[in-house]
Amino acid sequence: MPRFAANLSLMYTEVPFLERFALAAADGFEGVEYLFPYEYDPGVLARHLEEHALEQVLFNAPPGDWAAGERGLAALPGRAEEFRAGIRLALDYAAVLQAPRIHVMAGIPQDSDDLDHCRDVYLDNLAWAASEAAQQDVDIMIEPINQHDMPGYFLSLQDEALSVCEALNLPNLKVQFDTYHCQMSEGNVATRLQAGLPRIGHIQIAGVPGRHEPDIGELNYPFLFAAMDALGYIGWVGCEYRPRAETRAGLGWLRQEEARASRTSGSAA
Ligand SMILES: O=C(O)C(=O)[C@@H](O)CO
Ligand SMILES: [Mg+2]
Repeated sequence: MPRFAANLSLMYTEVPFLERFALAAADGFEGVEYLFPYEYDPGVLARHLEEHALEQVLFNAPPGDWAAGERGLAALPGRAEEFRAGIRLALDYAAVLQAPRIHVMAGIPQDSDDLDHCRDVYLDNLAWAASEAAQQDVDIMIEPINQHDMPGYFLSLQDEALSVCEALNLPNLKVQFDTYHCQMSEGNVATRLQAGLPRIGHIQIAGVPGRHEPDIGELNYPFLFAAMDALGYIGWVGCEYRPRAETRAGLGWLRQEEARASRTSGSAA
């Protein structure tokens, strides 16, 4: 069975952010991820992780001016200095939180931007970020995000993410494969997982449509979890979904997955 991490930006929103660590641990999660830690002192976050025996699995680098609609800087011309300052800050947090990976968002280029130039900027910035991150054993993640939810986002297809990783060929630059975005953009999720796996460093899940629990909907998660096992994926799976109601009440899918995994390991014994 994959190791599941609770995404504390989307789950447990029935309580304030710092209280979500305790609820996630009580529900059996051993890891957490969230979008942005920067409004909190990293020491406070580290204490919450320690108190609840949780691993910090992933968080995002600063995305630019989120409130103004920015969604990352990595592919945006003329923003390299701000990009680098953001990566340095994220790495400072990663050191305190002992986080092994950081998601670096590409951004939404302006209509006037030349997309070939944006790709060059993206490759330069990612190469710089990966080299800085390598010094503290951190992986840099890039994630294709669907155009319905984030119109104009620079990176939306799995093959594009793989081609960026292949072009740079750096051991700590990896793909964050979000099955929700993949299904929304292009489908063929299991095949794309298999094709991407050597370069996939993190997986995220949600039901489609609606981005709720991975239970009902277009994606057959019991099949996909078994496929992850069969493909030898040993990384984390982030639960990046918005619960339909109370978070705990929607965890039936996880209990079913635990039962599937224990049946499988029982039959293998
Ligand atoms: O939206 C997603 O999916 C993510 O993983 C975030 O990190 C970016 O918004
Ligand atoms: Mg995601």
